[in-house]
Amino acid sequence: MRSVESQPIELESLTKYYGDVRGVEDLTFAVDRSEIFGFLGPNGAGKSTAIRVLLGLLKPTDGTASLLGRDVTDRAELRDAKRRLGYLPSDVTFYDRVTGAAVLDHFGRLRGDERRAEPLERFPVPLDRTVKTYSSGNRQKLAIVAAFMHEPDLAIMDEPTSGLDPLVQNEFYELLEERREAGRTSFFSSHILSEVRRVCDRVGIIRNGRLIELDTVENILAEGGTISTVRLAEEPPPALLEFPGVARVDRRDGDGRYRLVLAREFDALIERLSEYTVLELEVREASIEDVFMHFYGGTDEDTDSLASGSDASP
Ligand SMILES: Nc1ncnc2c1ncn2[C@@H]1O[C@H](COP(=O)(O)OP(=O)(O)OP(=O)(O)O)[C@@H](O)[C@H]1O
Repeated sequence: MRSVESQPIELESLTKYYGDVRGVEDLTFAVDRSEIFGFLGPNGAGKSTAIRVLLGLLKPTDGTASLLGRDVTDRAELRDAKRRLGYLPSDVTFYDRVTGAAVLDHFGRLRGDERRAEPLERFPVPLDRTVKTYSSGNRQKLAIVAAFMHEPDLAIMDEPTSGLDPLVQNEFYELLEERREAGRTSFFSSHILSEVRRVCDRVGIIRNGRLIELDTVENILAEGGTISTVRLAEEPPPALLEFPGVARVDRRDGDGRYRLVLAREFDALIERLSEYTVLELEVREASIEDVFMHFYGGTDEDTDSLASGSDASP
């Protein structure tokens, strides 16, 4: 067992192979106390694998993983950590034939804690009906109540808002923000970039099992620059619109507009555009989708060069 200063989640060179199939490879990062940490990556990137290793459900092939300072491969330490852990799986399955109340009784007994009134007020479910009759949203809400009713120091969640309506999603984000205020840590995987933008302090992005980005949402967005969309009477080849400060230029198929990703240096843009007849011009901040698509698209070679570079930022 490590010292009390250990971070709530620590992964060191974590590698997990399923036979020859790579789950995650050489994953090293740590999540700070009271942080809301988003774990992102395309389908099959290895998010669930990392989460399942953290929960002790899979044995690492190599490297180490700890929760709340406890080694997850040591049964006694893992049991100890789990008392202060809330877990929300991606595929919520309960015994269907019991009522919601019975499910919460079960989890309450497991953790020796029954503080369910407050979470149930926020995420109400029909407690006296059997879980079989629940909608998928109600199942998810029941899972949230079960995961949070013992006010865990650390919550690990696999796509926690899937199936929730927007109001309930909002309630969930507020719960995470209150947990941060109280010094509790939240770690979750997500494909929903708007929620990452709204609640996450930092994100880690994995692809092909490797970490390719680790930074604050603010920094990642700041590096994303601005997006200019422009329509020109002359329709020049996109390469003619490139100048220092432009990260990329694309010409859209449908309407012939050009899309430029550029740093916030508008004089150069205006100078270049002055050579043409500008029919339309829009300049906006890069959205989180603009910025993050960079990490999702492209080829595996792109990813490998990103991962091996000294600076993995875009
Ligand atoms: N039980 C398993 N046996 C063999 N290969 C597996 C197993 N589970 C996952 N994999 C493989 O490991 C890799 C990582 O999968 P993982 O489910 O961890 O990705 P993910 O990031 O959670 O994806 P998603 O966003 O689709 O949930 C994939 O290539 C997947 O096919």
